[in-house]
Amino acid sequence: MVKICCIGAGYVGGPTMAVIALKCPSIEVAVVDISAPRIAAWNSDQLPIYEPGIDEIVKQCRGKNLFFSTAVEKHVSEADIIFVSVNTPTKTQGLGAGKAADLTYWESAARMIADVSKSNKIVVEKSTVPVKTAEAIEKILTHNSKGIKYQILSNPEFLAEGTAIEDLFSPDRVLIGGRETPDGQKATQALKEVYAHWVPEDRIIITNLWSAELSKLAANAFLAQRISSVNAMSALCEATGANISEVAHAVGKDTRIGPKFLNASVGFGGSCFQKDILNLVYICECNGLTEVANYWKQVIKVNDYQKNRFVNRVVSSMFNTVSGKKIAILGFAFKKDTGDTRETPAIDVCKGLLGDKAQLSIYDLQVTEDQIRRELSMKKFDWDHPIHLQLMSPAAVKEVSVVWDAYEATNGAHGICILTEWDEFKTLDYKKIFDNMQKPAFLFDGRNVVDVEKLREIGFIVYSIGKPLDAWLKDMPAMA
Ligand SMILES: NC(=O)c1ccc[n+]([C@@H]2O[C@H](COP(=O)([O-])OP(=O)(O)OC[C@H]3O[C@@H](n4cnc5c(N)ncnc54)[C@H](O)[C@@H]3O)[C@@H](O)[C@H]2O)c1
Ligand SMILES: O=c1ccn([C@@H]2O[C@H](COP(=O)(O)OP(=O)(O)O[C@H]3O[C@H](CO)[C@@H](O)[C@H](O)[C@H]3O)[C@@H](O)[C@H]2O)c(=O)[nH]1
Repeated sequence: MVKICCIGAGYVGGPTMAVIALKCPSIEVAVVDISAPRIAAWNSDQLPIYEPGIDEIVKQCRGKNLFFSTAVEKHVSEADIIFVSVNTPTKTQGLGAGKAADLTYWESAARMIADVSKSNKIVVEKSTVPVKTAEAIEKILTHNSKGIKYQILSNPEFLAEGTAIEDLFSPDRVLIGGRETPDGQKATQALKEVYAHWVPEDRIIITNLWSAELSKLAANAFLAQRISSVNAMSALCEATGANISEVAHAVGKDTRIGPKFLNASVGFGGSCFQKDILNLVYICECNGLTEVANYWKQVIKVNDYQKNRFVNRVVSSMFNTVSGKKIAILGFAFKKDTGDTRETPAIDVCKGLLGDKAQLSIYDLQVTEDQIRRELSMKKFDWDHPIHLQLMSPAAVKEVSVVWDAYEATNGAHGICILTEWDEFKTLDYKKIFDNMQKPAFLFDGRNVVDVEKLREIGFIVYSIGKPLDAWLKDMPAMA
Protein backbone atom coordinates (compact mmCIF):
# COMPACT_ATOMS: atom_id res chain seq x y z
CA MET A 1 0.00 0.00 0.00
CA VAL A 2 1.35 3.42 -0.98
CA LYS A 3 1.69 5.67 2.05
CA ILE A 4 1.33 9.41 1.80
CA CYS A 5 2.13 11.85 4.58
CA CYS A 6 1.25 15.53 4.42
CA ILE A 7 3.08 17.94 6.73
CA GLY A 8 0.69 20.80 7.54
CA ALA A 9 -3.00 20.24 8.32
CA GLY A 10 -4.25 23.63 7.15
CA TYR A 11 -6.61 24.98 4.50
CA VAL A 12 -4.61 23.15 1.84
CA GLY A 13 -3.27 20.05 3.59
CA GLY A 14 -6.64 19.11 5.12
CA PRO A 15 -8.91 19.27 2.04
CA THR A 16 -6.35 18.00 -0.51
CA MET A 17 -5.47 14.97 1.56
CA ALA A 18 -9.12 14.24 2.39
CA VAL A 19 -9.89 14.18 -1.34
CA ILE A 20 -6.87 11.98 -2.14
CA ALA A 21 -8.01 9.55 0.60
CA LEU A 22 -11.56 9.55 -0.78
CA LYS A 23 -10.54 9.01 -4.39
CA CYS A 24 -7.73 6.52 -3.68
CA PRO A 25 -8.95 3.90 -1.19
CA SER A 26 -5.76 1.92 -1.80
CA ILE A 27 -3.57 4.72 -0.46
CA GLU A 28 -3.07 5.44 3.24
CA VAL A 29 -2.95 9.14 3.96
CA ALA A 30 -1.65 10.70 7.19
CA VAL A 31 -1.92 14.44 7.75
CA VAL A 32 0.45 15.68 10.45
CA ASP A 33 0.92 19.02 12.15
CA ILE A 34 2.88 20.56 15.00
CA SER A 35 -0.32 22.24 16.20
CA ALA A 36 -2.00 19.81 18.60
CA PRO A 37 -5.30 21.79 18.76
CA ARG A 38 -5.54 21.74 14.97
CA ILE A 39 -5.08 17.98 14.83
CA ALA A 40 -7.55 17.51 17.69
CA ALA A 41 -10.10 19.55 15.72
CA TRP A 42 -9.55 17.44 12.57
CA ASN A 43 -10.24 14.40 14.74
CA SER A 44 -13.45 15.91 16.18
CA ASP A 45 -16.90 16.79 14.83
CA GLN A 46 -15.92 20.47 14.70
CA LEU A 47 -13.30 20.63 11.95
CA PRO A 48 -10.80 23.51 12.18
CA ILE A 49 -11.90 25.04 8.86
CA TYR A 50 -15.29 25.78 7.35
CA GLU A 51 -15.39 24.47 3.80
CA PRO A 52 -18.57 23.23 2.09
CA GLY A 53 -18.46 19.44 1.61
CA ILE A 54 -15.38 18.72 3.72
CA ASP A 55 -17.22 17.35 6.78
CA GLU A 56 -18.80 14.47 4.84
CA ILE A 57 -15.52 13.41 3.22
CA VAL A 58 -13.59 13.47 6.48
CA LYS A 59 -16.34 11.50 8.21
CA GLN A 60 -16.28 8.91 5.44
CA CYS A 61 -12.49 8.37 5.33
CA ARG A 62 -11.20 9.22 8.82
CA GLY A 63 -9.92 6.15 10.63
CA LYS A 64 -10.02 4.09 7.41
CA ASN A 65 -7.33 5.45 5.10
CA LEU A 66 -7.20 9.04 6.40
CA PHE A 67 -5.49 9.88 9.69
CA PHE A 68 -4.73 13.17 11.44
CA SER A 69 -1.84 13.04 13.87
CA THR A 70 0.80 15.00 15.76
CA ALA A 71 3.22 12.06 15.41
CA VAL A 72 5.01 13.95 12.64
CA GLU A 73 8.26 11.98 12.61
CA LYS A 74 6.63 8.55 12.70
CA HIS A 75 4.40 9.23 9.70
CA VAL A 76 7.14 10.97 7.75
CA SER A 77 9.53 8.07 8.22
CA GLU A 78 6.88 5.56 7.09
CA ALA A 79 5.71 7.48 4.00
CA ASP A 80 6.65 6.95 0.35
CA ILE A 81 5.40 10.36 -0.74
CA ILE A 82 5.62 13.38 1.57
CA PHE A 83 3.64 16.50 0.74
CA VAL A 84 4.83 19.65 2.47
CA SER A 85 2.00 22.11 2.94
CA VAL A 86 3.29 24.38 5.70
CA ASN A 87 3.04 28.16 5.97
CA THR A 88 5.24 30.28 3.72
CA PRO A 89 4.60 33.76 5.19
CA THR A 90 5.99 37.08 4.03
CA LYS A 91 9.24 37.89 5.85
CA THR A 92 8.84 40.65 8.42
CA GLN A 93 12.52 41.07 9.26
CA GLY A 94 15.92 41.03 7.60
CA LEU A 95 16.71 40.61 3.93
CA GLY A 96 13.60 41.01 1.76
CA ALA A 97 11.38 42.01 4.71
CA GLY A 98 7.84 42.87 3.59
CA LYS A 99 8.20 40.97 0.31
CA ALA A 100 10.27 37.77 0.32
CA ALA A 101 8.80 34.44 1.41
CA ASP A 102 9.87 33.27 4.84
CA LEU A 103 10.87 29.64 4.36
CA THR A 104 11.59 28.91 8.04
CA TYR A 105 8.76 26.38 8.35
CA TRP A 106 9.64 24.73 5.05
CA GLU A 107 13.29 24.45 5.99
CA SER A 108 12.51 22.97 9.38
CA ALA A 109 10.18 20.42 7.73
CA ALA A 110 12.92 19.51 5.23
CA ARG A 111 15.53 19.10 7.98
CA MET A 112 13.13 16.90 9.93
CA ILE A 113 12.52 14.73 6.84
CA ALA A 114 16.28 14.34 6.43
CA ASP A 115 16.67 13.40 10.10
CA VAL A 116 13.97 10.74 10.33
CA SER A 117 13.94 9.13 6.88
CA LYS A 118 15.16 5.55 6.59
CA SER A 119 13.98 4.86 3.02
CA ASN A 120 13.85 6.71 -0.32
CA LYS A 121 11.27 9.50 -0.47
CA ILE A 122 9.42 11.64 -2.93
CA VAL A 123 9.08 15.10 -1.38
CA VAL A 124 6.33 17.24 -2.90
CA GLU A 125 6.19 21.01 -2.61
CA LYS A 126 2.51 21.74 -2.00
CA SER A 127 3.07 25.09 -0.31
CA THR A 128 3.46 28.07 -2.61
CA VAL A 129 7.17 28.80 -2.73
CA PRO A 130 9.58 31.07 -4.62
CA VAL A 131 10.90 29.68 -7.89
CA LYS A 132 14.11 27.69 -7.26
CA THR A 133 13.06 26.57 -3.78
CA ALA A 134 13.33 22.93 -4.86
CA GLU A 135 17.05 23.47 -5.40
CA ALA A 136 17.49 24.65 -1.80
CA ILE A 137 15.36 21.80 -0.46
CA GLU A 138 17.36 19.30 -2.49
CA LYS A 139 20.55 20.64 -0.90
CA ILE A 140 19.17 20.32 2.62
CA LEU A 141 17.98 16.77 2.00
CA THR A 142 20.98 15.45 0.10
CA HIS A 143 23.57 16.98 2.45
CA ASN A 144 22.12 14.82 5.21
CA SER A 145 21.09 11.89 3.04
CA LYS A 146 22.78 8.89 4.73
CA GLY A 147 22.51 7.17 1.36
CA ILE A 148 18.79 7.81 1.05
CA LYS A 149 17.54 9.10 -2.32
CA TYR A 150 15.15 12.03 -2.48
CA GLN A 151 13.21 13.31 -5.46
CA ILE A 152 11.70 16.76 -5.13
CA LEU A 153 8.54 17.56 -7.05
CA SER A 154 6.64 20.80 -7.34
CA ASN A 155 2.88 20.27 -7.24
CA PRO A 156 1.33 23.65 -6.48
CA GLU A 157 -2.27 23.80 -5.32
CA PHE A 158 -4.84 25.90 -7.19
CA LEU A 159 -7.94 25.36 -5.02
CA ALA A 160 -9.88 28.43 -3.92
CA GLU A 161 -11.42 28.52 -0.46
CA GLY A 162 -15.19 28.15 -0.30
CA THR A 163 -15.07 25.90 -3.37
CA ALA A 164 -12.07 23.77 -2.35
CA ILE A 165 -13.83 20.42 -2.64
CA GLU A 166 -15.35 21.19 -6.06
CA ASP A 167 -11.96 22.47 -7.23
CA LEU A 168 -10.20 19.35 -5.99
CA PHE A 169 -12.78 17.00 -7.48
CA SER A 170 -12.62 18.66 -10.85
CA PRO A 171 -9.45 20.71 -11.20
CA ASP A 172 -8.79 22.80 -14.33
CA ARG A 173 -5.35 21.23 -14.17
CA VAL A 174 -2.96 19.42 -11.87
CA LEU A 175 0.58 20.65 -12.31
CA ILE A 176 3.60 18.47 -11.56
CA GLY A 177 7.15 19.70 -12.01
CA GLY A 178 10.12 17.39 -11.62
CA ARG A 179 13.71 16.79 -12.59
CA GLU A 180 14.16 15.61 -16.16
CA THR A 181 16.34 12.66 -15.07
CA PRO A 182 15.15 9.01 -15.11
CA ASP A 183 14.65 9.12 -11.31
CA GLY A 184 12.89 12.46 -11.61
CA GLN A 185 10.57 11.10 -14.29
CA LYS A 186 9.82 8.03 -12.18
CA ALA A 187 8.83 10.22 -9.25
CA THR A 188 6.67 12.42 -11.50
CA GLN A 189 4.95 9.30 -12.80
CA ALA A 190 4.30 8.04 -9.24
CA LEU A 191 2.57 11.31 -8.29
CA LYS A 192 0.70 11.41 -11.59
CA GLU A 193 -0.71 7.96 -10.80
CA VAL A 194 -2.16 9.27 -7.54
CA TYR A 195 -4.09 12.03 -9.32
CA ALA A 196 -4.99 9.77 -12.25
CA HIS A 197 -7.40 7.97 -9.88
CA TRP A 198 -9.88 10.75 -10.66
CA VAL A 199 -8.31 13.49 -12.80
CA PRO A 200 -8.41 12.97 -16.61
CA GLU A 201 -4.94 12.53 -18.04
CA ASP A 202 -5.15 15.58 -20.31
CA ARG A 203 -5.59 17.76 -17.25
CA ILE A 204 -2.35 16.60 -15.64
CA ILE A 205 0.43 18.86 -16.84
CA ILE A 206 4.06 17.81 -16.47
CA THR A 207 6.75 20.51 -16.58
CA ASN A 208 10.21 21.14 -15.29
CA LEU A 209 10.54 22.13 -11.63
CA TRP A 210 11.02 25.85 -12.16
CA SER A 211 8.07 26.19 -14.53
CA ALA A 212 5.79 24.52 -11.99
CA GLU A 213 7.01 26.71 -9.12
CA LEU A 214 6.73 29.89 -11.19
CA SER A 215 3.34 28.99 -12.71
CA LYS A 216 1.73 29.10 -9.28
CA LEU A 217 2.97 32.64 -8.60
CA ALA A 218 2.09 33.63 -12.16
CA ALA A 219 -1.47 32.27 -11.93
CA ASN A 220 -2.18 34.17 -8.72
CA ALA A 221 -0.63 37.34 -10.14
CA PHE A 222 -2.84 37.08 -13.26
CA LEU A 223 -5.97 36.46 -11.17
CA ALA A 224 -5.28 39.33 -8.80
CA GLN A 225 -4.40 41.56 -11.74
CA ARG A 226 -7.89 40.98 -13.20
CA ILE A 227 -9.48 42.12 -9.96
CA SER A 228 -7.29 45.22 -9.72
CA SER A 229 -8.09 45.97 -13.37
CA VAL A 230 -11.85 45.78 -12.81
CA ASN A 231 -11.53 47.70 -9.53
CA ALA A 232 -9.52 50.44 -11.26
CA MET A 233 -12.32 50.64 -13.86
CA SER A 234 -14.90 50.83 -11.06
CA ALA A 235 -13.38 54.12 -9.90
CA LEU A 236 -13.65 55.47 -13.43
CA CYS A 237 -17.25 54.24 -13.67
CA GLU A 238 -18.16 56.20 -10.56
CA ALA A 239 -16.53 59.32 -12.03
CA THR A 240 -18.31 59.01 -15.38
CA GLY A 241 -21.71 57.43 -14.78
CA ALA A 242 -20.79 54.10 -16.39
CA ASN A 243 -21.87 50.94 -14.55
CA ILE A 244 -19.10 48.45 -13.72
CA SER A 245 -21.41 45.43 -13.99
CA GLU A 246 -22.35 46.44 -17.53
CA VAL A 247 -18.73 47.20 -18.43
CA ALA A 248 -17.49 43.89 -16.98
CA HIS A 249 -20.23 41.99 -18.80
CA ALA A 250 -19.40 43.66 -22.11
CA VAL A 251 -15.66 43.18 -21.67
CA GLY A 252 -16.01 39.58 -20.47
CA LYS A 253 -18.09 38.61 -23.52
CA ASP A 254 -14.90 38.78 -25.55
CA THR A 255 -13.91 35.12 -25.55
CA ARG A 256 -10.26 36.11 -25.33
CA ILE A 257 -10.98 37.80 -22.00
CA GLY A 258 -13.77 35.63 -20.58
CA PRO A 259 -16.46 36.45 -18.01
CA LYS A 260 -14.98 35.04 -14.80
CA PHE A 261 -13.20 36.92 -12.04
CA LEU A 262 -14.43 40.34 -13.10
CA ASN A 263 -16.47 41.26 -10.01
CA ALA A 264 -15.58 44.70 -8.75
CA SER A 265 -15.21 44.70 -4.98
CA VAL A 266 -13.90 46.51 -1.95
CA GLY A 267 -10.61 44.75 -2.77
CA PHE A 268 -9.25 41.24 -2.86
CA GLY A 269 -8.21 39.47 0.32
CA GLY A 270 -7.17 35.99 1.33
CA SER A 271 -3.92 34.41 2.34
CA CYS A 272 -2.47 34.11 -1.16
CA PHE A 273 -2.78 36.98 -3.61
CA GLN A 274 -0.90 39.72 -1.80
CA LYS A 275 1.69 37.38 -0.34
CA ASP A 276 2.39 35.65 -3.64
CA ILE A 277 2.62 38.89 -5.62
CA LEU A 278 5.03 40.38 -3.07
CA ASN A 279 7.05 37.21 -3.42
CA LEU A 280 7.02 37.57 -7.21
CA VAL A 281 8.03 41.23 -6.94
CA TYR A 282 10.98 40.27 -4.75
CA ILE A 283 12.12 37.57 -7.17
CA CYS A 284 11.95 40.07 -10.05
CA GLU A 285 13.98 42.59 -8.06
CA CYS A 286 16.57 39.96 -7.18
CA ASN A 287 16.89 39.25 -10.89
CA GLY A 288 17.37 42.95 -11.71
CA LEU A 289 13.95 43.20 -13.41
CA THR A 290 12.83 46.50 -11.87
CA GLU A 291 10.17 47.32 -14.47
CA VAL A 292 8.62 43.88 -14.15
CA ALA A 293 8.64 44.18 -10.35
CA ASN A 294 6.96 47.61 -10.54
CA TYR A 295 4.31 46.28 -12.92
CA TRP A 296 3.17 43.62 -10.45
CA LYS A 297 3.55 45.94 -7.44
CA GLN A 298 0.88 48.12 -9.00
CA VAL A 299 -1.69 45.30 -8.62
CA ILE A 300 -1.30 45.56 -4.84
CA LYS A 301 -1.25 49.36 -4.89
CA VAL A 302 -4.60 49.44 -6.72
CA ASN A 303 -6.00 46.98 -4.18
CA ASP A 304 -4.91 49.22 -1.30
CA TYR A 305 -6.34 52.21 -3.16
CA GLN A 306 -9.69 50.43 -3.53
CA LYS A 307 -9.93 49.73 0.21
CA ASN A 308 -8.97 53.35 1.07
CA ARG A 309 -11.41 54.68 -1.49
CA PHE A 310 -14.20 52.69 0.15
CA VAL A 311 -13.41 54.05 3.63
CA ASN A 312 -13.24 57.58 2.25
CA ARG A 313 -16.62 57.16 0.56
CA VAL A 314 -18.15 56.12 3.86
CA VAL A 315 -16.65 58.95 5.86
CA SER A 316 -17.18 61.70 3.30
CA SER A 317 -20.81 60.68 2.67
CA MET A 318 -21.60 60.77 6.36
CA PHE A 319 -20.84 64.50 6.73
CA ASN A 320 -17.08 63.89 6.77
CA THR A 321 -17.05 62.14 10.12
CA VAL A 322 -18.10 58.82 11.59
CA SER A 323 -16.90 59.71 15.07
CA GLY A 324 -19.18 58.08 17.65
CA LYS A 325 -21.51 56.76 14.93
CA LYS A 326 -22.57 53.13 14.90
CA ILE A 327 -21.59 51.44 11.65
CA ALA A 328 -22.75 47.89 11.00
CA ILE A 329 -20.22 45.67 9.25
CA LEU A 330 -21.93 42.82 7.42
CA GLY A 331 -19.35 40.19 6.59
CA PHE A 332 -15.78 39.88 7.81
CA ALA A 333 -14.49 36.79 5.96
CA PHE A 334 -12.39 37.49 2.85
CA LYS A 335 -15.08 35.87 0.65
CA LYS A 336 -18.30 33.93 1.14
CA ASP A 337 -18.44 30.27 2.19
CA THR A 338 -15.32 30.45 4.31
CA GLY A 339 -14.54 31.46 7.87
CA ASP A 340 -11.05 32.53 6.80
CA THR A 341 -10.12 36.12 7.59
CA ARG A 342 -6.51 36.20 6.48
CA GLU A 343 -5.85 39.53 4.69
CA THR A 344 -9.59 40.14 4.43
CA PRO A 345 -10.31 43.67 3.13
CA ALA A 346 -12.58 44.00 6.19
CA ILE A 347 -9.48 44.48 8.35
CA ASP A 348 -8.33 47.61 6.54
CA VAL A 349 -11.86 48.98 6.18
CA CYS A 350 -12.60 48.45 9.89
CA LYS A 351 -9.25 49.93 10.90
CA GLY A 352 -9.91 52.92 8.63
CA LEU A 353 -13.33 53.52 10.19
CA LEU A 354 -11.96 53.01 13.72
CA GLY A 355 -9.29 55.57 12.82
CA ASP A 356 -12.15 58.03 12.34
CA LYS A 357 -13.56 56.91 15.73
CA ALA A 358 -16.56 54.91 14.48
CA GLN A 359 -18.36 52.40 16.72
CA LEU A 360 -18.45 49.12 14.81
CA SER A 361 -20.97 46.32 15.16
CA ILE A 362 -19.69 43.35 13.17
CA TYR A 363 -21.63 40.32 11.96
CA ASP A 364 -20.31 37.39 9.93
CA LEU A 365 -21.91 33.98 9.48
CA GLN A 366 -18.72 32.02 10.12
CA VAL A 367 -16.21 34.20 11.93
CA THR A 368 -15.95 34.20 15.72
CA GLU A 369 -15.54 37.25 17.92
CA ASP A 370 -12.14 36.07 19.06
CA GLN A 371 -10.97 35.77 15.46
CA ILE A 372 -12.21 39.29 14.58
CA ARG A 373 -10.56 40.87 17.61
CA ARG A 374 -7.36 39.04 16.88
CA GLU A 375 -7.31 40.25 13.26
CA LEU A 376 -7.96 43.84 14.29
CA SER A 377 -5.07 43.86 16.73
CA MET A 378 -2.49 41.80 14.85
CA LYS A 379 0.55 43.30 13.16
CA LYS A 380 0.79 43.13 9.34
CA PHE A 381 1.92 39.68 8.13
CA ASP A 382 1.76 38.09 11.63
CA TRP A 383 -1.31 36.07 10.64
CA ASP A 384 0.62 33.62 8.50
CA HIS A 385 2.46 31.80 11.25
CA PRO A 386 1.31 28.62 12.99
CA ILE A 387 -1.44 29.63 15.38
CA HIS A 388 0.48 28.78 18.53
CA LEU A 389 3.20 31.24 17.51
CA GLN A 390 0.78 34.15 17.08
CA LEU A 391 0.02 36.67 19.80
CA MET A 392 -2.71 35.04 21.85
CA SER A 393 -4.03 37.96 23.86
CA PRO A 394 -5.35 40.50 21.40
CA ALA A 395 -5.97 43.88 22.92
CA ALA A 396 -9.70 44.46 23.25
CA VAL A 397 -10.88 47.05 20.74
CA LYS A 398 -13.61 48.68 22.79
CA GLU A 399 -15.22 50.47 19.86
CA VAL A 400 -16.00 47.06 18.35
CA SER A 401 -18.86 44.74 19.21
CA VAL A 402 -19.39 41.41 17.49
CA VAL A 403 -22.91 40.02 17.16
CA TRP A 404 -24.52 36.93 15.67
CA ASP A 405 -27.39 38.54 13.80
CA ALA A 406 -27.58 41.08 10.95
CA TYR A 407 -30.62 42.81 12.49
CA GLU A 408 -28.87 43.31 15.80
CA ALA A 409 -25.76 44.63 14.04
CA THR A 410 -27.79 47.22 12.11
CA ASN A 411 -30.16 48.23 14.92
CA GLY A 412 -29.68 51.94 15.63
CA ALA A 413 -26.82 52.20 13.13
CA HIS A 414 -26.11 55.26 10.99
CA GLY A 415 -24.60 53.20 8.20
CA ILE A 416 -24.06 49.66 6.93
CA CYS A 417 -20.99 48.35 5.10
CA ILE A 418 -21.32 45.04 3.27
CA LEU A 419 -17.83 43.58 3.08
CA THR A 420 -18.44 39.89 2.21
CA GLU A 421 -20.84 38.59 -0.45
CA TRP A 422 -22.66 36.10 1.82
CA ASP A 423 -25.94 35.06 0.12
CA GLU A 424 -27.84 35.98 3.28
CA PHE A 425 -27.15 39.67 2.65
CA LYS A 426 -29.14 39.54 -0.61
CA THR A 427 -32.34 38.50 1.12
CA LEU A 428 -32.36 40.48 4.38
CA ASP A 429 -35.52 42.44 5.21
CA TYR A 430 -34.03 45.84 4.35
CA LYS A 431 -37.30 47.66 5.11
CA LYS A 432 -37.16 46.38 8.68
CA ILE A 433 -33.46 47.28 8.87
CA PHE A 434 -34.13 50.80 7.51
CA ASP A 435 -36.91 51.39 10.05
CA ASN A 436 -34.54 50.60 12.92
CA MET A 437 -31.64 52.79 11.73
CA GLN A 438 -30.71 56.44 12.32
CA LYS A 439 -31.67 58.75 9.44
CA PRO A 440 -30.40 59.43 6.91
CA ALA A 441 -29.63 55.72 6.65
CA PHE A 442 -26.56 54.85 4.55
CA LEU A 443 -25.65 51.56 2.94
CA PHE A 444 -22.23 51.00 1.37
CA ASP A 445 -22.14 47.83 -0.68
CA GLY A 446 -18.54 46.68 -1.10
CA ARG A 447 -19.60 43.52 -2.96
CA ASN A 448 -22.44 44.63 -5.22
CA VAL A 449 -24.92 42.22 -3.67
CA VAL A 450 -27.94 44.43 -2.96
CA ASP A 451 -30.62 45.67 -5.32
CA VAL A 452 -29.67 49.34 -5.35
CA GLU A 453 -32.94 50.62 -6.80
CA LYS A 454 -35.07 48.74 -4.27
CA LEU A 455 -33.01 50.06 -1.40
CA ARG A 456 -33.23 53.63 -2.69
CA GLU A 457 -37.01 53.22 -2.88
CA ILE A 458 -37.01 52.19 0.79
CA GLY A 459 -35.12 55.39 1.58
CA PHE A 460 -31.49 54.32 1.91
CA ILE A 461 -28.65 56.41 0.55
CA VAL A 462 -26.75 53.71 -1.31
CA TYR A 463 -23.17 53.49 -2.50
CA SER A 464 -22.35 50.45 -4.61
CA ILE A 465 -18.84 49.95 -6.04
CA GLY A 466 -18.57 51.20 -9.63
CA LYS A 467 -22.30 51.95 -10.00
CA PRO A 468 -23.87 55.29 -10.93
CA LEU A 469 -23.76 57.42 -7.79
CA ASP A 470 -26.62 58.42 -5.58
CA ALA A 471 -27.36 62.15 -5.96
CA TRP A 472 -26.20 62.50 -2.35
CA LEU A 473 -22.73 61.19 -3.13
CA LYS A 474 -22.14 62.92 -6.45
CA ASP A 475 -20.42 65.97 -5.10
CA MET A 476 -18.49 64.19 -2.39
CA PRO A 477 -14.84 63.45 -3.05
CA ALA A 478 -13.98 59.76 -3.50
CA MET A 479 -10.52 60.27 -2.09
CA ALA A 480 -9.78 62.81 0.62
N1 LIG B 1 -5.20 28.64 1.55
C1 LIG B 1 -5.25 28.44 0.27
O1 LIG B 1 -6.29 28.56 -0.35
C2 LIG B 1 -4.01 28.02 -0.49
C3 LIG B 1 -4.15 27.56 -1.80
C4 LIG B 1 -3.01 27.18 -2.50
C5 LIG B 1 -1.77 27.23 -1.90
N2 LIG B 1 -1.65 27.68 -0.62
C6 LIG B 1 -0.30 27.63 0.00
O2 LIG B 1 -0.24 26.45 0.79
C7 LIG B 1 0.56 26.66 1.97
C8 LIG B 1 -0.26 26.35 3.20
O3 LIG B 1 -1.36 27.22 3.23
P1 LIG B 1 -2.58 27.00 4.23
O4 LIG B 1 -3.59 28.01 3.87
O5 LIG B 1 -2.94 25.57 4.28
O6 LIG B 1 -1.87 27.40 5.61
P2 LIG B 1 -2.35 27.04 7.08
O7 LIG B 1 -1.75 28.04 7.99
O8 LIG B 1 -3.83 26.83 7.10
O9 LIG B 1 -1.68 25.60 7.35
C9 LIG B 1 -0.31 25.38 7.51
C10 LIG B 1 -0.11 24.37 8.64
O10 LIG B 1 1.26 23.97 8.69
C11 LIG B 1 1.60 23.72 10.04
N3 LIG B 1 3.06 23.70 10.18
C12 LIG B 1 3.93 24.73 10.03
N4 LIG B 1 5.19 24.28 10.18
C13 LIG B 1 5.12 22.96 10.40
C14 LIG B 1 6.11 21.94 10.63
N5 LIG B 1 7.42 22.21 10.60
N6 LIG B 1 5.68 20.66 10.85
C15 LIG B 1 4.34 20.37 10.86
N7 LIG B 1 3.38 21.29 10.65
C16 LIG B 1 3.76 22.58 10.43
C17 LIG B 1 0.90 24.83 10.80
O11 LIG B 1 0.75 24.52 12.17
C18 LIG B 1 -0.43 24.93 10.03
O12 LIG B 1 -1.45 24.16 10.63
C19 LIG B 1 1.05 28.10 1.85
O13 LIG B 1 2.30 28.08 1.21
C20 LIG B 1 0.02 28.75 0.96
O14 LIG B 1 0.55 29.85 0.27
C21 LIG B 1 -2.74 28.05 0.10
O1 LIG C 1 -14.07 38.71 -9.37
C1 LIG C 1 -13.59 38.62 -8.25
C2 LIG C 1 -13.05 37.43 -7.72
C3 LIG C 1 -12.51 37.42 -6.46
N1 LIG C 1 -12.48 38.56 -5.71
C4 LIG C 1 -11.87 38.54 -4.37
O2 LIG C 1 -10.56 38.02 -4.49
C5 LIG C 1 -10.19 37.34 -3.29
C6 LIG C 1 -9.67 35.94 -3.59
O3 LIG C 1 -10.73 35.13 -4.06
P1 LIG C 1 -10.51 33.67 -4.65
O4 LIG C 1 -9.42 33.71 -5.62
O5 LIG C 1 -11.80 33.17 -5.08
O6 LIG C 1 -10.10 32.85 -3.32
P2 LIG C 1 -8.72 32.24 -2.77
O7 LIG C 1 -9.07 31.14 -1.86
O8 LIG C 1 -7.86 33.34 -2.27
O9 LIG C 1 -8.02 31.56 -4.06
C7 LIG C 1 -6.93 32.16 -4.77
O10 LIG C 1 -5.72 31.90 -4.10
C8 LIG C 1 -5.45 30.49 -3.91
C9 LIG C 1 -4.19 30.40 -3.09
O11 LIG C 1 -3.03 30.50 -3.83
C10 LIG C 1 -5.32 29.83 -5.28
O12 LIG C 1 -5.05 28.45 -5.10
C11 LIG C 1 -6.62 30.02 -6.05
O13 LIG C 1 -6.50 29.47 -7.35
C12 LIG C 1 -6.91 31.52 -6.15
O14 LIG C 1 -8.18 31.73 -6.79
C13 LIG C 1 -11.44 37.35 -2.40
O15 LIG C 1 -11.34 38.39 -1.46
C14 LIG C 1 -12.57 37.61 -3.39
O16 LIG C 1 -13.67 38.23 -2.80
C15 LIG C 1 -12.99 39.75 -6.21
O17 LIG C 1 -12.96 40.78 -5.56
N2 LIG C 1 -13.54 39.74 -7.47
